[in-house]
Amino acid sequence: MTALQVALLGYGTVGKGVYQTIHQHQARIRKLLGREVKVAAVLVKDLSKHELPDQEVILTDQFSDILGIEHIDVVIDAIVGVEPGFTYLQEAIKKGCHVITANKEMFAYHSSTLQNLAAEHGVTVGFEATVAGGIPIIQTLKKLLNANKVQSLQGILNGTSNFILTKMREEQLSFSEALTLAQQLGYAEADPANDIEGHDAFYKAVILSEVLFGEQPVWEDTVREGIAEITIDQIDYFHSLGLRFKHVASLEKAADAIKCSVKPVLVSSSHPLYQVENVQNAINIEADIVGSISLQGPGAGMFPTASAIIEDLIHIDDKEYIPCFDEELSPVSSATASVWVILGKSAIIDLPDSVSIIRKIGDTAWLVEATEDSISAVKELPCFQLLGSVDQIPKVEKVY
Ligand SMILES: NC(=O)C1=CN([C@@H]2O[C@H](COP(=O)(O)OP(=O)(O)OC[C@H]3O[C@@H](n4cnc5c(N)ncnc54)[C@H](OP(=O)(O)O)[C@@H]3O)[C@@H](O)[C@H]2O)C=CC1
Ligand SMILES: N[C@@H](CC=O)C(=O)O
Repeated sequence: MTALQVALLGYGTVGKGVYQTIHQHQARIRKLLGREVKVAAVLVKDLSKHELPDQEVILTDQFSDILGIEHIDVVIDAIVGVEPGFTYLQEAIKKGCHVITANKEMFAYHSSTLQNLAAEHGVTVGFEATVAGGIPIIQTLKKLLNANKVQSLQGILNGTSNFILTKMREEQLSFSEALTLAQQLGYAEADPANDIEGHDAFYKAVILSEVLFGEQPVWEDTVREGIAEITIDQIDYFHSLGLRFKHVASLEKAADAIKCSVKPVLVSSSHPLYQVENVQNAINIEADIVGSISLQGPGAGMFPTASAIIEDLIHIDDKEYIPCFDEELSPVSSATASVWVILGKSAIIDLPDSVSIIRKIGDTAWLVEATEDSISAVKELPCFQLLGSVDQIPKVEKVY
């Protein structure tokens, strides 16, 4: 049988990981696919930076050279930004190529267009690598949780921000030192503002929302807060109370809309996200038949991302179940109160009636109960949602 011909767009952290994985694991891949996989061409932006290990592979900075190759089965997108990736993948699909992408920003904007176009042309779109690096969350949701309806999801979806928060707490690195290290390790986006301001985690949540609910949250209604404002003093203070900062993305099917947020929260040791450290990502799913499931693994980097792409390659022709999004889910009530930690300097903090104080947990920290709407009225004090049980947090005063 002839080899499966692949064109690779991008030869950075992810592109190199895919290239090397295809070469290093050729025997295993051939066994699974029943044919060899050959990288026929690689597209880059700046030719002068690159040299490929195999001279027969075309290295080009022109996408027209890729389209000009007589037979390409699969185009793998590991470049940056919405364009030109979106245009390139549409061209590839129209030519009859399957496509696989790691480019979550592009896919968050254009997933339906690409998937509809692919269906018209009888090819498929793989996007496992767009969410949570090496964790096989997309294929799990699409192929292994079909009878279940997922009601909500909570996860650490950005490896860089989790890495930074861990290094600041464990090694007392400054924010910028930790970010530089994440960049050196190939975790961060070309523009790291995407990671630290929560855009990257938001794009991933959008992609998950389409898989889970068949639609996206309204982008403008999403709460998106980054981690750049968190100080090492806050990290240390909450650490002394047994709490860790995590940058958490949440999705919920509410009565009238999909609720989506990406924000720093405080997590106590009883919560599954507490021990998710460094570049690890984790996703907790609440589904109606199975209950609660957690998946954890490396959320960024060369080989975890290549792993997701290669798994898509192996499964490129798999049957897909038609999801039944129209079925009623019991909606999560938007009025549910949750627990928050407020940093307040004075002995007694002045809060609106809709926010009830549970107790003081440190010399400047208070535990309160409030809905998202009520807490947003407490503008002048730093406040963070708390995930997990409050039982382990030391009691410094009687119930207020
Ligand atoms: N790094 C990671 O851990 C993960 C990254 N991703 C996603 O994968 C994609 C690639 O990320 P990563 O490998 O880290 O990025 P890099 O910056 O390391 O590499 C990007 C590559 O794309 C090429 N490129 C960029 N723009 C163009 C263009 N307009 N035309 C042709 N080639 C272009 C660059 O070429 P040149 O080298 O010549 O500049 C480079 O080879 C991104 O969309 C990212 O969001 C997804 C999951 C994890
Ligand atoms: N920059 C991203 C890379 C993977 O998606 C991250 O840090 O998670």
